[in-house]
Amino acid sequence: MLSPGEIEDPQITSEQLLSLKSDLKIIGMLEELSNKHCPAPFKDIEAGGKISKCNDTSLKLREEGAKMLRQKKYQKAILAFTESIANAEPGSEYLGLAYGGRSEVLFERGYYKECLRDIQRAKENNYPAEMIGKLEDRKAQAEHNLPNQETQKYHENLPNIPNINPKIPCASDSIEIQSNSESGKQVVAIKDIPAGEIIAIEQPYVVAVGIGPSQKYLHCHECLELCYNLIPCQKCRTALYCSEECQSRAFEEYHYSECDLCQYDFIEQISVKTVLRGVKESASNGTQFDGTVYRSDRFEEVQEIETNKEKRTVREFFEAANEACIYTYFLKKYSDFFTKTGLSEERLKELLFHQYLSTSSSKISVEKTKKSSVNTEFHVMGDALYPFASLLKHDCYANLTTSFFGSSLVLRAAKDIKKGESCSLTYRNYNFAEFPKVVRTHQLWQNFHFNCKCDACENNWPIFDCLNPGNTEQYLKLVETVQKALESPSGDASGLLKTVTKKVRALSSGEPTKVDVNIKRIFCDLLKMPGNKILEFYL
Ligand SMILES: C[S@@+](CC[C@H](N)C(=O)[O-])C[C@H]1O[C@@H](n2cnc3c(N)ncnc32)[C@H](O)[C@@H]1O
Repeated sequence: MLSPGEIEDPQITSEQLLSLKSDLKIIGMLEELSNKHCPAPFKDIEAGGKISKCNDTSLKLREEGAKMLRQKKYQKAILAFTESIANAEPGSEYLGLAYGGRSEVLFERGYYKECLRDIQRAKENNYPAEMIGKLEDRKAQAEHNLPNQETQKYHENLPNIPNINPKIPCASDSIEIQSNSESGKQVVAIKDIPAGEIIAIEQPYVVAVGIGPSQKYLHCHECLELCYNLIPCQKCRTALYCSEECQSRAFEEYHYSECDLCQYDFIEQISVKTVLRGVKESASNGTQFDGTVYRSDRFEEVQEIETNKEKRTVREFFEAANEACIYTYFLKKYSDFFTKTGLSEERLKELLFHQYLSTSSSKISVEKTKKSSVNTEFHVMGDALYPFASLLKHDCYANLTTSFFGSSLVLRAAKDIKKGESCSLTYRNYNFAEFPKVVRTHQLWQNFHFNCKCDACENNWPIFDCLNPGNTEQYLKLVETVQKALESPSGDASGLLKTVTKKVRALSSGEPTKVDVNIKRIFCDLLKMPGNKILEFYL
């Protein structure tokens, strides 16, 4: 395990770096060191040149899409056609043809509304006149079938916060933000909160869709909604959106310069997006943080999130400095970011360095789930930065649970929370039942730089297999009830939730039994059910 000040590089220690007392000086020293060992560090990326949209690539992907469609591999076909759309040069018939191809897959799977939208886009984007007859036939059939389209809902409607906190608009009035010297800012219950109660519903400051094809070609890069007919950015082949509104919001907030980076094939990064949005916000003189209202849509709150600078290793400082320098270099050379914003290079480096360090320990994975019987499958669609949820402490047996509606985060009590208790999440799911204490301690220090003092750690709770069994008979009855309710098409979801909530509220504090852990897990999984669902496009 690495600790502060440990020598990793014979030439420098983190203590030496921290003694410089300014981020800019730390970045400067690391940059100097890096240049000595590796002059022109960005040469390779530059040598690759700008990776623009390319009709040849679009054509290959369209052919792949058509092949997948013939083989009835519909999900793969959608991914290939969407990538073909992203690569097609605007104004060329390749774009129209790629939309036309995707409209066929959508038609085959009964997505008539989306199919009709793609047919319209194909026509608006130079779809060859000699082939238009086929498209018109599909349009007529899709219009005919449209009233019978079955819609699978990706998630239910967002619930409401019971009593909005006047000082924290995304949270309920059952909590407040407090600060202490040991763990910094935290969220504390100021009332007793019953299991299941919503404590916050938060929109992210920014999101970054995952890099896998089924993440980036099926989800909006601005709001993470599932979308089978994404539209591309006009300039780069990376960003894709579910609607013109998301496209223009993204461009307004961060893509105005992120786009130039995407053209050098940099992946979309939360820390970079955050800084680009923050710079724009500051330039437009957004509302100032006056210490009374904590807002999730303001850069000042984002900048206050812990960076753990004094505990960082040389390697982490080096990574942050490298990110800051590389993005500053590319934005200076290949974009009009500095003329657009009036920011100095030094200030941008400072902002990127700071944001890289804080994002590494505060980003949250956005999930979708599928519940079948008592098990739940999880897929991650991307990461997001939530300024309020970022304040929550870690606990290896946390009292809050998350669910996602698109990229909106809903935080609920996972068990009864007493007035005065700290509200917590289990960071990266390092929970006591699955990971032995030695593993958790190591991972939490390495990733988040603190020593956990939660009940499970302080009292050495054993992992699941070694816990007391608890009332197994009662538990088996509950499992049967859950299974029946989930398997029946007319299952009473709210009745089931009420039953399980009662069980969770009856759990006692202290070391849980196997049954207790399982009841809490089933409860949290049920709370996720109205949120993002894993839908099988090809079924
Ligand atoms: C996502 S931030 C939480 C908000 C942070 N306390 C702040 O002031 O911005 C994560 C950081 O909070 C601190 N932290 C979180 N859980 C903790 C715990 N159980 N004990 C001590 N420190 C904790 C660690 O410094 C960790 O890297």
